[in-house]
Parts: sequence; C-alpha cells; structure tokens
Amino acid sequence: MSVDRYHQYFVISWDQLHRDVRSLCQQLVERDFEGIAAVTRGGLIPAALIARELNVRLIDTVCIKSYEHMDQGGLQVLKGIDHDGARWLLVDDLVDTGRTARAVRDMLPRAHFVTVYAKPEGRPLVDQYLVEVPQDTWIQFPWDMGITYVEPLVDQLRSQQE
Ligand SMILES: O=P(O)(O)OC[C@H]1O[C@H](OP(=O)(O)OP(=O)(O)O)[C@H](O)[C@@H]1O
Ligand SMILES: Nc1nc2[nH]cnc2c(=O)[nH]1
Ligand SMILES: [Mg+2]
Repeated sequence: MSVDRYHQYFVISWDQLHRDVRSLCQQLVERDFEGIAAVTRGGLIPAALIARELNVRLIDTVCIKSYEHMDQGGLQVLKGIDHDGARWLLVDDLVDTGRTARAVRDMLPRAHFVTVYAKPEGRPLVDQYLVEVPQDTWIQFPWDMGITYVEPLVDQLRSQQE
C-alpha cells in the first residue's frame, strides 16, 4: 500500500455493494426526496441504486476531485449545484477524513447526506451511513478491481522453490 495510514484492505464485491445499498435504503424509504445529488465519481453508483429503490428520477451531481488513488491532494470543485439541498438526498460512497464531506455540506447545507461506508474521522459529518470501517483500512470498490486468474498453490510453491 502506498500511503502509511492504510494498513489493511476491505474488499467489496458488486454483490455486497448492492446488498449494502439496499440495506441503507431501508432507512430512507419513508422519507420524501425531491432529488438525489451524487458526489462524483464514487457516489454515482450508490446514487443510481438508491434512485431505483426510492423511485427518484431527478438526479444531479456535485463534481469533486481529491484523491489520486491513495494520495489525497488539494480538493477541487469542478461542478456545484445552485440550491441549498432542501429535500434533497446527497450521496457518496464513503467518508474517510471528512474533507470531501465538509466541502459538499458547505455547498448543500440542507441536504440529507448519506454514505454507504464511513470511517471514524468522517462519520460525524454524515447524517446516515450503513457500515463502519476502521480508519486505517482502504476500501477497495468493485469498479477498481477485475477478475484475474490465480495459479494453483502447488504451482506457486514450485515457482518459489525454483
Ligand atoms: O473523506 P475524504 O478523506 O475526503 O475521502 C472521501 C472521498 O474520497 C473518495 O473520492 P475520490 O476523491 O477518491 O474521488 P472519486 O470519487 O472520483 O473516486 C470517496 O469517493 C469520497 O468522495
Ligand atoms: N476507494 C477508496 N477511496 C477512498 N478515498 C478515501 N478513502 C478511500 C478508501 O478507503 N477507498
Ligand atoms: Mg469521491
């Protein structure tokens, strides 16, 4: 891992992500949202799944660039939204240090802000989340992974011995 503060991985499959988002929706289904704002890019897929469960058709984006893989750089807002978020659901995949969350909260102070995963530092900045993940853990999302061939153990052992 390239950054000192991450010491383990939490790997999430497409199936797990879908189940987690559906569980989060159980806590949102009785609320009435005018629209959903996704924090790009990580919030886009959870936002699409939530929109389907809650039957919301009005979707907007807040476009932010912050991390280059595990390295957090300066936060750049590429596109905002011109209202305060009243009766809107704001969605991101995760909150980690909370820097991104703080920026989007300032832009949409009245939105109901949810993430699927939350680490302790950023957790107080969201209204709701589903799964808590330790601060030293890097969450590996399915869109950043691929299925690859794994050598049988006997062959791995043989090549180590050669
Ligand atoms: O709480 P923080 O420390 O600010 O980190 C959380 C943010 O980091 C990731 O986005 P990233 O900047 O990697 O961009 P992406 O969504 O385009 O992948 C994630 O999707 C959150 O938006
Ligand atoms: N994929 C991913 N992006 C992040 N951005 C900030 N923290 C994380 C994390 O744990 N996983
Ligand atoms: Mg993001």
